[in-house]
Amino acid sequence: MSLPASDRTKKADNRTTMELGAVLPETAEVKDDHLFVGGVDMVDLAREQGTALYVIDEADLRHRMESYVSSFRSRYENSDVIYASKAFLNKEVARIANQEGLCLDVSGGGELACALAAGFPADRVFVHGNNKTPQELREAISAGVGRIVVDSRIELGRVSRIAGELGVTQDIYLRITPGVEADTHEYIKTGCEDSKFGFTMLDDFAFRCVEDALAAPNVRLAGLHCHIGSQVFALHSFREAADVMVSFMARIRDQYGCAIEELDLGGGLGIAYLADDAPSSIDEFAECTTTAVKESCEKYGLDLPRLLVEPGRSLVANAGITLYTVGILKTLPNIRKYVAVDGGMSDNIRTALYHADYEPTIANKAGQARTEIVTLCGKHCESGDAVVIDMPLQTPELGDIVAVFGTGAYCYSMSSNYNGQPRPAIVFVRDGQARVTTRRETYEDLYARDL
Ligand SMILES: Cc1ncc(COP(=O)(O)O)c(C=O)c1O
Ligand SMILES: N[C@@H](CCCC[NH3+])C(=O)O
Repeated sequence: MSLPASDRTKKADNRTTMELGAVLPETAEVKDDHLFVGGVDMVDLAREQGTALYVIDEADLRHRMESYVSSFRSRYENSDVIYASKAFLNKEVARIANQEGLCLDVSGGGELACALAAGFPADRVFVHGNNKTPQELREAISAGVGRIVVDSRIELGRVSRIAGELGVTQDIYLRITPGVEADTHEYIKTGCEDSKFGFTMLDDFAFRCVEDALAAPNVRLAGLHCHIGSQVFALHSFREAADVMVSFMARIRDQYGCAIEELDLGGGLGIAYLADDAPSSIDEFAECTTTAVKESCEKYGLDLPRLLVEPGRSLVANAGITLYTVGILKTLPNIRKYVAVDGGMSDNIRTALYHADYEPTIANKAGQARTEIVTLCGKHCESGDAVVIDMPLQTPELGDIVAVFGTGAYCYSMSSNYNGQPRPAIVFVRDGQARVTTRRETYEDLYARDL
């Protein structure tokens, strides 16, 4: 695979780093032409820690967490925010989510183990996945997780059996496919009918499975869940999903005489990857979803359920940046200029997977306008290995430190050791201090499991 042909219509812009707006972490500033985040000089940090390096602006992350909780609670008292740890998980972020009063969504045994090792209370953990293994279910139920989000009829049977063997009653949700089309990349739509996730509403399948869940021993049907997709800009899709779910709850009440007490509307709020992106704010998302749930409950005569949302990207993506060092420059006349950095698809697979776009800057020239269009390619042996395709940058030179914004979500969590690349360290910065929260992998780590 090679990259899409260079977009010759793209123009370098006169924007300096600080004019990139919402893609920047909250504490970004430029002093003496250097990029600072959390009061720390990114050029010094790159020299001390080496590159590639993931950096998280802790104040930014904490503010988004606080803002999610307060935006929901101020409008809807009985609500909770669940951090979708698939976006980015290490022990430190689990500790911070706990301190900020969030619940945690884990997608399997590995994320659960990390959360528990960080001291995250099991009863505030929600377990997701379309094929949790019996072993993972056993681990989760034994740990005392708050809710298991059951994704299929087969899994309902498994949870019921394992909970029985362990002598407990497990609270569950059923994940429903609401049939709502979200306006996002094909690969990250999950609410439409043709999806591997959840119980389809087609042929009343989901409705009939509710009866099974109510009758199943050792489980309590605590609520319903849906998740329409990720990086969604159009809020009306969330409103539609909320209405579908509340009307489904009303049907359950009418048919089975039982009140579904909790409604989890998933995550999916989009973020700015480009300076010109204009996603909805956390506050607008909260206003839209809480109003939709209240109006639908009123329409169908239902008491307000406990309301949950499960954001990942919109909590952490813009708090994170990745630092790289420029190692090679190649100009192909009339084709493109390649700037090769010391990472690539191993630390950010999103560009290869979704042709994702990012805004880069040179951290040691951050006050200057970005006057060239370049492609930041990685160091891996794939032609499609790029971090940024055809984007404005200051004139690059060997040894420059490039910062790519908006990489806090789905980069570290989807990273690999392709070509024997050790994973970068993760550094949290705050108030002028940098602390390594995950150390860089070593070569020994790469073969430590080999026998
Ligand atoms: C079940 C579930 N919940 C929450 C999320 C988090 O989504 P996002 O990071 O878009 O907020 C995802 C990922 O799309 C998901 O699959
Ligand atoms: N990994 C995807 C999103 C999938 C979200 C998880 N269901 C991304 O990077 O955008």
